[in-house]
Amino acid sequence: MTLFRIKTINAIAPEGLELLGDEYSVDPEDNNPHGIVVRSSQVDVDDYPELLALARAGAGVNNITVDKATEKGICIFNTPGANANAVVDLVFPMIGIWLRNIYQGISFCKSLADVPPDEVSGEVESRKAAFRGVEIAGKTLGVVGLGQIGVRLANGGIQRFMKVYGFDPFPSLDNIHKLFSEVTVTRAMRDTLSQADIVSLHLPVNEKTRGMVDADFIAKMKPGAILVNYARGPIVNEEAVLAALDSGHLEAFISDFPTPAVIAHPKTLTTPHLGASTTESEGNCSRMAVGELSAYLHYGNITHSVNFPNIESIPESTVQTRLIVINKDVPGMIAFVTKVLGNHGVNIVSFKNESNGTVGYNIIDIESTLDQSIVTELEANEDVIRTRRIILT
Ligand SMILES: NC(=O)C1=CN([C@@H]2O[C@H](COP(=O)(O)OP(=O)(O)OC[C@H]3O[C@@H](n4cnc5c(N)ncnc54)[C@H](O)[C@@H]3O)[C@@H](O)[C@H]2O)C=CC1
Ligand SMILES: O=C(O)C(=O)COP(=O)(O)O
Repeated sequence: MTLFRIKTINAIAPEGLELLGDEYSVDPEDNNPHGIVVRSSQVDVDDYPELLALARAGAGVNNITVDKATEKGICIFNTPGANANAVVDLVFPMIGIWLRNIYQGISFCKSLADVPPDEVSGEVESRKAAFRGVEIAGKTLGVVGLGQIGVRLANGGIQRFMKVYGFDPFPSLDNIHKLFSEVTVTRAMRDTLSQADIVSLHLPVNEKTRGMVDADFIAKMKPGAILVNYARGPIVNEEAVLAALDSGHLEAFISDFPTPAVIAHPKTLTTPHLGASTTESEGNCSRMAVGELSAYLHYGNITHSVNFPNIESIPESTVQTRLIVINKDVPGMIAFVTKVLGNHGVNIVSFKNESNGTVGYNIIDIESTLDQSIVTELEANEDVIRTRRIILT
C-alpha cells in the first residue's frame, strides 16, 4: 500500500530510489508529493500543497525556497560530503589543464590528423615547446571555505606538495579536525588571498556571499594568481573578474558556471556544472537523500536538515501514535503541548525536543490513538507551525 508519494526532479541515481519499499510511489510527474528528491532544479515549495520534506541530493540549497519551507513546516535536507570527492577530483585536473596547456596540446594533436604519418613525430617534437607549462607542486593554494569540499581540497594540495592556506569564518570543528596539520588556517581572508597562486572557492551562495569576489577581493590576491570557482556562479562578480583578466592581475579564471562573457574570454576554462557529476557521487547523494527522507516520513527523525534541528528517536514497540509538533522556537511550547495532552488524559511514553533557534521540533510517543480534536487544539496555538500524527504498526 502506498503511504508516501515521492517526486523526483532531475536525474536521481537509482541506487537510492531502489531503497524505497512498497509504501512509496516514485514518480517524476507527481504534482502533489509528500516528499521530493532534487538536484539543481529550482523548487518553490508553494507549488506542492502536501509537501512534508525535500531532500537535495547534493550540497547547495540555493535552488530551493528554504525560508518559505521553514514557515510552512517543510523539512529540507541536503547530503553533506556525498559529492565532495567528485568536486576535488575535478578541480585539481582543471588547474593542471591550465598550468600545463593541456587543452591547447590536445587541440594541436587533433590538428595533426591529416599530416602524413611519417611527419607527425617531427611536428610533435619541433612544436611541443609552445605548450610548456608549470607544475602544481610548489605552488601555493588558497582555499576559501573549509567545509566538506574545502578540507578535502586543502588536504589534496598538501598531497600534491603544494603550500596550502585556508580561510572560513564559521569553521565546523568536525571539518577543521580533518585538516592536515600542514595546512595554515588564517584568521582573516586577506591572509589566505595574499599568499596564494591559486585561490579556490568552496562556500555557499547566500545573501552575504553573492558578489563577494569583487574588485576588492581580487585586489587582495597576488598579481598573476588563478581564480577557481566550483562553488556557485553568483559568488563571483563577473565584470570584476573579466577586468582583472584583461589587466593581467588574474592569470586565469576556471569555473563550473559558464556564461557567454566568461566562455568568450581567452583566459578562462569552464565546465558545464560538472563538479558532482560522477557515478559514485550521484549514487552517494541519492542513497543519502533517500535515507534522510524516508527516516523523516516514516518516523519524523531528522539528520542533515538545513532548516530543522537534528533529532532522532526510536519508538518503543508499544507505541501506537507518534505525534510530531513543529513550532516557532519560543518559550513555553513544551509546557503547552504537555498540558494539552495531559488535560485529555493522554499518557506520554517519550517526549523528545530539539530546537535550532528558529524551529522547535517535538517527537511525542503515545501508546494509544490520538483524537483529531486534540491535534486541532494544538494547532490553534499561533506558534505551532505544523503537526503530524504518524501511526506506527
Ligand atoms: N560544482 C558543483 O557541482 C558543486 C558545487 N558545490 C558548491 O560548493 C559549496 C560548498 O560545498 P560543501 O563544502 O559541501 O559545503 P559545506 O557546507 O560543507 O562547506 C561550506 C563552508 O563554507 C563556509 N563559508 C560560509 N560563508 C563563507 C564565507 N563568507 N567565506 C568563506 N567560507 C564561508 C562555511 O562555514 C562552511 O564551512 C556548496 O554550497 C555548493 O554551492 C557543492 C557540490 C558540488
Ligand atoms: O551539490 C551541489 O551543490 C552541486 O552543485 C551539484 O549539483 P548537481 O547535483 O550536480 O546538479
